[in-house]
Amino acid sequence: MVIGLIVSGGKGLRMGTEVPKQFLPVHGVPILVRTLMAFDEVDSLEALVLVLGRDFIEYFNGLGYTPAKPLYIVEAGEERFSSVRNGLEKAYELDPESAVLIHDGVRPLVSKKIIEDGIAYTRKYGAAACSVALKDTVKSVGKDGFSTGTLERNNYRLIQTPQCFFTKEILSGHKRIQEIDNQVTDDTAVYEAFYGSVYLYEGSYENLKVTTPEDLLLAEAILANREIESCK
Ligand SMILES: Nc1ccn([C@@H]2O[C@H](COP(=O)(O)OP(=O)(O)OP(=O)(O)O)[C@@H](O)[C@H]2O)c(=O)n1
Ligand SMILES: C[C@](O)(CO)[C@H](O)COP(=O)(O)O
Repeated sequence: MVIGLIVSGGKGLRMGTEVPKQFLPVHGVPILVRTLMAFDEVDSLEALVLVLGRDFIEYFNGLGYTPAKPLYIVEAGEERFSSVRNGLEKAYELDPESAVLIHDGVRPLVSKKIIEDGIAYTRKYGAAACSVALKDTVKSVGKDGFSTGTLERNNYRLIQTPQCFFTKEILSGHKRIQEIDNQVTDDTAVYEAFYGSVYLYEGSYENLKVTTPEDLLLAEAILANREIESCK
């Protein structure tokens, strides 16, 4: 079984809106609904696990969106890390042999190809995450704000989601990593700590994470452009 795990239990503090950003409309449809619709379109995914803050489960149900695939709602934790862990427990309960695609609920522009590639590369390499090349120069910086050097940017990638694994491995990693490191910002770091490298395949600059207000403007523009292109 292949399961999509959508984490959407954050508070959206950097966006600063009253309603958490995952529920804001982008081009007329709530961000989280767009994300779920993208996953619902992928035939080889058999179930969706959605992680939501306890206070927003009813709110989500009130949106009136029901995917065609079975959807299991799980309560969020305080941090993204614990929300993922709660979702992984559910995925393992559904099928201990499953593969899981962990995705931010606030990356609504993810394409079908990116999701399908994640599944294919996980089957081939055991773990995969989509990524993009850096466009700007990258510098290290000291506490005083002065630069301390320039990094070779071709040696780096920006990591997006989905990040894809076999559920039992990444769940076991999650259980063990808290003992050694609670600074992890994503699940590839959990995998690397115990199992080795993750295959980094091509994502897309359009697969942006809606984090701050200008990301919303960009997402609006991309969707408006997609609409124009589809009418041509
Ligand atoms: N306790 C948390 C925190 C985050 N997330 C999810 O993880 C994804 C990426 O997190 P981020 O963009 O940091 O979202 P927020 O935590 O909501 O934002 P902020 O840090 O600005 O408060 C989002 O889909 C968010 O809903 C989650 O499921 N549970
Ligand atoms: C998982 C992630 O989206 C990969 O780029 C990112 O690390 C999430 O970071 P955040 O600080 O929780 O938004």
